[in-house]
Amino acid sequence: MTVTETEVVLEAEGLTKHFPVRRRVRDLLSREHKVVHAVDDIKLTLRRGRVTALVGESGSGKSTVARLMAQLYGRTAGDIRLHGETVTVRGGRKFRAYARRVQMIFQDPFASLNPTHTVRYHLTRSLRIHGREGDLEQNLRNLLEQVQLTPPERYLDKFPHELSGGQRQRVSIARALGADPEALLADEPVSMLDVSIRLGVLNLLRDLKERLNLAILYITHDIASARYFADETLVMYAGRLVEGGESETVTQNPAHPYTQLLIDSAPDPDRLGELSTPEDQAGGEPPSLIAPPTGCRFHPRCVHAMAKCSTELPPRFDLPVPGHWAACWLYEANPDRTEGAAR
Ligand SMILES: Nc1ncnc2c1ncn2[C@@H]1O[C@H](COP(=O)(O)OP(=O)(O)OP(=O)(O)O)[C@@H](O)[C@H]1O
Repeated sequence: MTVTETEVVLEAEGLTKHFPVRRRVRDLLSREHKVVHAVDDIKLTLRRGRVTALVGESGSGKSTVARLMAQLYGRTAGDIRLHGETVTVRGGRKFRAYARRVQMIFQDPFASLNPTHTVRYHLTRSLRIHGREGDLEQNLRNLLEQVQLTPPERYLDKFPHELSGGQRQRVSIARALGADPEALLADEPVSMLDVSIRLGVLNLLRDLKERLNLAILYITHDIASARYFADETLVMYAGRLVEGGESETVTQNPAHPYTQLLIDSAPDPDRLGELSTPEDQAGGEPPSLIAPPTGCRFHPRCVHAMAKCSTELPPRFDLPVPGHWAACWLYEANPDRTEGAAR
């Protein structure tokens, strides 16, 4: 199935988030208001039954994108559309209505579950908030079965500290499913888990995507896992998207020099259990987002940088494989360069 074939659930266009920098006393008289350019002009589309990976190193703005899409942060500019309708919510009833359809899963399942409450409490609360209590006992069982915590009775009255990291993340996923959402925003859902259980949780998410026809945003610093798990992959660098397309194409035939750097420094995808840490990845330093480089933000680290790269922001250039694009001046005149020529 190609990128364009299934129904669009959630999309962002021109999505931008600048965080104000707290001013020091000596700056108070200055007129300058510094900001962190965390996310700039992001365009992404989540479709039913598809996983879209957002890949980039630490600090590139991935979590901020997820929080914007979840409406946990207000945006500086841009549009977020749910089934084509612009949505802007800040708390209250509107937020609940949105959260019923778009749920987020966080990186640290220990921090996101309240240690003083049982699994039963967490899941009951989710079902109640979203008006899906119905036959409560049956629904609780169904949720645990959906995340393969069986038999459910063994888990319902456990506290978070009585569960393994993988089981806790499954409970977090079950809690998200309590809303019966259409989209899941998963922010590094396996990076805090033991390597031996990461694949199991990714396989569960894939299974849920297929059975419940969910649209999933999968945020990760690990491009090898994106190839394994995601249908589409978007690569983010210093707050901007630099490449996108079907995961197989982006990971097997990367066009942007930054994607190539990520892949060259990633572990072998066949050894998914050994996912690297963000610190292991990519040579050189990411730039300051308070004063990001002009032109292409990657140019100070890029071995192919040309004069124009430091002054002009590259637009998206379409590449030979349908749906594959790169925001890189190397492809301005010659999209066929993807055949390894930029390496
Ligand atoms: N609330 C905030 N106030 C100010 N700056 C912020 C805030 N949240 C994030 N930032 C900055 O925005 C940039 C992007 O951060 P973000 O957490 O989105 O990146 P990330 O790619 O998810 O990184 P990681 O993988 O380490 O979580 C960083 O420079 C970060 O310091």
